[in-house]
Amino acid sequence: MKLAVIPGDGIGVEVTAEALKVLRKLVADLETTEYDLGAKRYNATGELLPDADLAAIREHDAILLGAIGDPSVTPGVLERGLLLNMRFALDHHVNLRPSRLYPGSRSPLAAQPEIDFVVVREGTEGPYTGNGGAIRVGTPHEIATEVSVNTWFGAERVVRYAFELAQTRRKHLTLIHKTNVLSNAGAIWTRAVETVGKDFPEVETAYCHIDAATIYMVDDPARFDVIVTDNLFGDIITDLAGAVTGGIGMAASGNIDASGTNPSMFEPVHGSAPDIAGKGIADPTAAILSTALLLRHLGRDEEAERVERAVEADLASRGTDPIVTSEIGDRITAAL
Ligand SMILES: NC(=O)C1=CN([C@@H]2O[C@H](COP(=O)(O)OP(=O)(O)OC[C@H]3O[C@@H](n4cnc5c(N)ncnc54)[C@H](O)[C@@H]3O)[C@@H](O)[C@H]2O)C=CC1
Ligand SMILES: CC(C)CC(=O)C(=O)O
Ligand SMILES: [Mg+2]
Repeated sequence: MKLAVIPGDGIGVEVTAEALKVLRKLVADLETTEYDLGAKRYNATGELLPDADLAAIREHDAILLGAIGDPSVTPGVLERGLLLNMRFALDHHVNLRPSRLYPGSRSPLAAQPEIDFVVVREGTEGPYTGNGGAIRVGTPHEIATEVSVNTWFGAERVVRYAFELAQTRRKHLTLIHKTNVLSNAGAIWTRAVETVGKDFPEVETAYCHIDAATIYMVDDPARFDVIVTDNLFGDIITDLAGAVTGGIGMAASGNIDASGTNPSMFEPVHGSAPDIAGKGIADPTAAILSTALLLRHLGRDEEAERVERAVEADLASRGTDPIVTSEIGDRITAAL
């Protein structure tokens, strides 16, 4: 298994080290190549994602990423110039973000009967494409735009992926959008669900606006099985999903090129957390669960299940002890 590793910034470095402990124990044929991308390299050389690095990264079976972003760099420079550019260049159109409330998790909703849903977030469009600009900057007449790009091609393919996923689960798909206001984009997403849904008659569909979805995710999360949504709404709702299932340090994700042309990239949902970076207290569970997604993506289901079982066992016995990043990684690795 040829794995490109991008620890990145802040706690990305700390949690990736723990995820690698797990993979090194599980995968006998693991070959890792680390890429120095992120704030340190940018501040030293001005480089974000050089063509040579991207070309080398393409040659791997998958990518393991920590997090990108640092207070020493203007907001957006690393996030757009490195992270989003990589997602776009590798056509990571499916951003897969499962949420499950494991027994023992520290969730404000721990009394809920079951929380187990997957957000299928579109990964290459929406307002994240960089389609916008600013004029008259610094004047009282400044105008800025961030245009949300929504294509039939882009919506149809993630909606189809979401239906296929729902077909293998509880056969329920919820579209989350804001069609009452964003009616042009909303029309594409609604029609994509109606059209693709004809090929999946067993899958029941539902719709909710993004604002109401934040209510249901807290007071009735069991209603969700598979959620499909655009890039921005999916970004926001999956931080909330992490919070209700035990904390953002539990939320794993896969940036997937469902065509299989490019390597997919697996990373925790969270960012570089400058507020706790360097303290050794970041929860590495999300990064470790991201390796389970990676393994399953590469057809290594048995190893993926071993990771999930080891995490489950650790959570069941974690109690309320303070989190120590390396101790959690060591315990999960030992439990594999
Ligand atoms: N995929 C990525 O690489 C992402 C990068 N970012 C970037 O990360 C930087 C910080 O962004 P924030 O908005 O602060 O989001 P963040 O996700 O880094 O942190 C939000 C809050 O969650 C906590 N947190 C995050 N991960 C945790 C973990 N594993 N264990 C325990 N607590 C955890 C942090 O301490 C903080 O209080 C920014 O530069 C941002 O652009 C943000 C989100 C995703
Ligand atoms: C920093 C953003 C580009 C990414 C993000 O917040 C996410 O993918 O969840
Ligand atoms: Mg996010």
